[in-house]
Amino acid sequence: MKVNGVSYRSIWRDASDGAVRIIDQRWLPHDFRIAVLDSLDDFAAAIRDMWVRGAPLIGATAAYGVAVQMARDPSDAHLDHVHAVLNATRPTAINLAWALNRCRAALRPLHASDRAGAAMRLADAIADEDVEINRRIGEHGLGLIREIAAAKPAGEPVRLLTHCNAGWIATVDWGTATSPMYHAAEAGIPLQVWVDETRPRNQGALTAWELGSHGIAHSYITDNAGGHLMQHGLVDMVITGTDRTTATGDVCNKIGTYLKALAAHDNGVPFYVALPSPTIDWTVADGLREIPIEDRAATEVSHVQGRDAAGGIASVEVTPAGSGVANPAFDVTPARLVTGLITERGICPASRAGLAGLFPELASAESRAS
Ligand SMILES: CSC[C@H]1O[C@H](OP(=O)(O)O)[C@H](O)[C@@H]1O
Repeated sequence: MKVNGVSYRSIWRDASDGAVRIIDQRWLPHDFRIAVLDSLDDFAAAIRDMWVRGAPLIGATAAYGVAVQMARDPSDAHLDHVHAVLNATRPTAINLAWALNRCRAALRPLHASDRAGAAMRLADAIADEDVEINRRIGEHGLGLIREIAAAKPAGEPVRLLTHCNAGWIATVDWGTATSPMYHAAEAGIPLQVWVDETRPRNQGALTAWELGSHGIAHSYITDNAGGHLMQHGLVDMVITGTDRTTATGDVCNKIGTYLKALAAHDNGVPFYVALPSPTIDWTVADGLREIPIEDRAATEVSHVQGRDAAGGIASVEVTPAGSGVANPAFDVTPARLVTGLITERGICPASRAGLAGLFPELASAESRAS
C-alpha cells in the first residue's frame, strides 16, 4: 500500500543491497522510518519489541530472520538455535511458530550448502503468499460490504468498526481486516470506519494513519465508545483481525476484542473476523484455556507515547506512582459470538465444520498428526 504516494510492503528484501528492510512501527503514526534487520538480535528485538507487529508480519519477519542466518551458518545446530530464539519472542500469534516450523521442515532435509538460497526463496514465498491471501480476504469481505451498501439509501456510507491494527502494516500488504475496506473503497462504496484506539499501545492510531493515507473516512474513538455507537445503530458491521484462531473457531485477538463482540451480539451487529489460514491453530480446541496470552510490560499501560507540542515523540506517565499495573495483551472471543470468518477461500461459520469445510487438507493433516 502507499505512504506519501509511494508503494511499500511492511517488510522487503532490497534489490539494491539484498538487505531485509522493515517499516519501523515504533515511531508511527508520527514518523515514517525504515530499519535494516541483520543480526539474529535485530530480528528477535524487532518481533519482541514490536518494531514489526501483527500476526502475519511476525511470521514473515521470522522467515527472513531464518534466511539471513542460514547465509551466516547453515548448520543443523544453528537452524535449531535460530528457531528457538525467534520462537520465544512473542507467544500468542501462531503465525510465528507456523513460519518457523515451515522453514525448519523445508531446510532440515537439505544439504547445508543449499540452505541459504532455499531459505531466502522460502521467506520471499511466505511474504508473497501473505499478500495474496490478504488480497483474497479483501475480495470476500467486499461481498459483505456490498450487501450492506445495497440495503442503504444511495450514497449513505457503510459504517464499520475495527479494533487494533489488522491493517497492511500488520501483514506484508493489504491487511486482513482492512483489506475489505480497501477493496470497498476501490469499488466506490462510501465507508465510515470507527477505529478503536486500542490501549495500551494505541494500534488504532496506526489504522487511522493507514486509512487516512488511502482517503478512507474514519473516526478515532476511545475503546469504550463502541458499545454506545452500536446501541445507537451507528455500526453496520465489526471486522477485526486475529492472532490465533482455534480449530473450533474461537478467536484470540487484541485485548478488548471480546468486549466488542459482546456488544455486537447484544445489539445484533454482525461481528466478522478476517482470518488468513496460517493463523488457524489446528491443534487447539478451547481458545480460552489453551492459548497463551502475552503478558506485556507495565510501562505500556502506565505510559503513553505521542507527539509533543514541539513536534518530538515523547512518552508521558499516566498512572500515579505506586499503582500496580496489569497488561494482558490479548483475549479470546468464543466462537458463538463470531458471525463468520473471512478467509482467503471464502466466508465460513466459526466452527470446526466451517473451517474444515474450507480447509479440508489442513484439518485432516492435523487429525492425522494427533
Ligand atoms: C492482522 S494482525 C492480527 C493482530 O495482530 C495484532 O497484534 P499486535 O499489535 O499485538 O501484534 C492485533 O491483535 C491484530 O488484530
